[in-house]
Amino acid sequence: MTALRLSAVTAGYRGRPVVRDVTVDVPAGSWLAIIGPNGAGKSTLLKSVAGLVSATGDVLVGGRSVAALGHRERARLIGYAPQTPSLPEGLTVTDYVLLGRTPHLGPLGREGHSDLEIVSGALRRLDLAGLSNRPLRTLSGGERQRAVLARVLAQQAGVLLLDEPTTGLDIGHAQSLLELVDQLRKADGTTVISTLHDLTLAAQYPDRVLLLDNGEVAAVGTPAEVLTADRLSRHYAASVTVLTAPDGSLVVSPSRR
Ligand SMILES: Nc1ncnc2c1ncn2[C@@H]1O[C@H](COP(=O)(O)OP(=O)(O)OP(=O)(O)O)[C@@H](O)[C@H]1O
Repeated sequence: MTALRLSAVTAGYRGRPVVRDVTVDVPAGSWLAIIGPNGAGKSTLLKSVAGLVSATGDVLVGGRSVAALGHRERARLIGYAPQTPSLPEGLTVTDYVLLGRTPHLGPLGREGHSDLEIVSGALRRLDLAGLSNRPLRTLSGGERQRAVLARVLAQQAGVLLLDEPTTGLDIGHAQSLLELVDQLRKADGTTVISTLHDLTLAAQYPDRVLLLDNGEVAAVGTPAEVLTADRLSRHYAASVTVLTAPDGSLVVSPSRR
């Protein structure tokens, strides 16, 4: 079980900060969703946790500073699925998902039986078993997105960073994916940070939501605390209503102006 702590994280590009002074704790086994309007800095914040953009402040994974971890060790602790990954198009789905095992392989870099089992488990869980021998370039957008998530699952890291994981997925595959992530955190104590544009999904799956606006934390708390019609209307310049479904879950619905 690995907890995350972000302490005064400021991150950006070429000396220009686009995320400023973010402090938040993500307990082991919990799920934090980062929401906010386009350009608010959600992906940049996720990349700073993955150690992929220069940042000041500190990101602690299991009490250790990410900045001090080597590449391989970091990859064993943190799995990161980018929003628009560049894929090695010629690889088959299986060979691509096997890349997720790289940080676990021995000095000869050869995968063993258990690595192949983990990969076929990840393919099954993402409904990709029937596509395992297909080259990535022949997949649809949603299938490619699922292949990226299968690679991250095969990595078996204690922390999952998922940038817009449901982009391009139909409603059924989006639900299956989010249920799967939820199972992982409940069964294995995986800690999850995801960005999400779909505010109804953000209301229903994560246990906490962080609203980022213009690079700064505008609110953080449970979905019910953060996702109020007033706050969303203000920060997204949108007109929304927050409804309660018959099962008690929240639904964020746009309303015509
Ligand atoms: N590589 C880069 N170099 C320079 N500026 C960048 C780079 N990547 C992102 N930015 C800028 O940083 C700001 C935050 O971008 P980021 O992608 O983190 O926002 P976001 O909240 O994830 O947006 P979206 O919802 O549109 O995906 C934007 O103004 C963007 O133009």
